[in-house]
Amino acid sequence: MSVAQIIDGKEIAAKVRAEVAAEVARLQKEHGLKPGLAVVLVGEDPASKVYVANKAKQTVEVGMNSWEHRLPAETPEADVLALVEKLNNDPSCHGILVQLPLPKHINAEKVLNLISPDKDVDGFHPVNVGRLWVGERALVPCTPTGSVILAKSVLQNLSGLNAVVIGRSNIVGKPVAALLLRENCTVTIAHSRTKNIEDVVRGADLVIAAVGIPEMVKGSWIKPGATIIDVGINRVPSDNGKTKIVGDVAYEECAKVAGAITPVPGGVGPMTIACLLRNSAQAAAMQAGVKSAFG
Ligand SMILES: Nc1nc2c(c(=O)[nH]1)N[C@@H](CN(C=O)c1ccc(C(=O)N[C@@H](CCC(=O)O)C(=O)O)cc1)CN2
Repeated sequence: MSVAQIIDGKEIAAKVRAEVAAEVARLQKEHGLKPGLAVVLVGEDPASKVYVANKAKQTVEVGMNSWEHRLPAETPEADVLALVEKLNNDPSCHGILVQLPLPKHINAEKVLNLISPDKDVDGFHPVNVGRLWVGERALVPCTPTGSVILAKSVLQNLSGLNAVVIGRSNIVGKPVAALLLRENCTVTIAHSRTKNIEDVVRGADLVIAAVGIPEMVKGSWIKPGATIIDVGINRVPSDNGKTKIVGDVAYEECAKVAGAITPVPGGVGPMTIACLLRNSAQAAAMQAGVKSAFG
């Protein structure tokens, strides 16, 4: 019985952060430019609070300016929009991230679409979505970028591979499909209406699972030797009465068939913040009109 190589997202994220730190030092030395990232959190979602705190800490660690805007859950939509507008007009702030999910009374699309495309370090603005699909220089969503970096860490060249993306969200499924197409993969997007999804996945050399259903992808769906990137972060009850985090992939059984697999936690998750820092350095360089190490 073969056992898959485990793709260590923590280790690879640390390498990306080191590259960002080097790029930030270069921008400062050669152009007197210090990139800055503002993160906006509305409400008290416990997981979001941890993610935002980690973002701020890691932003400072790579040498960038960091601003945290924590607003109460009942903040009116107009106040959030006014804050985004203020950050759009602040030249020292090169990246703006509004943490999701937002409270229900706030229209997330309206808020995200107000962020200046050049400061949209999440890559969610329709202008960046369009730029990605037509192959122009864009700010690209962080989790998809991180997923492709992890796939390339074991496969090097993705050209010609059959890639199956499970999930069609705007945040992961669609952008990761665009990135894989750019890498010359043959890309299939499978979703809740896909017929015989097991057979579709069985044809994949590379599986990206981003569906949000705990352990949906089974070992019998996997082509022997395939690479699996598990984007899911699902909290489920554990035996000790608490909760634990599992991915969209049934890890133990898939690891017996796959060639390489990301764990959850410790796979794609850490790459999300590392790629956010990368995008922030890229945004600063783009706004200053100077060369960027990251596209
Ligand atoms: N504006 C955005 N909001 C959200 C995004 C995003 O990319 N932009 N993604 C997620 C949350 N997120 C970052 O914001 C994020 C999620 C998970 C991790 C991570 O490192 N996960 C760990 C496990 C953490 C845990 O124990 O809870 C792992 O997988 O190892 C980092 C960032 C939704 N909102």
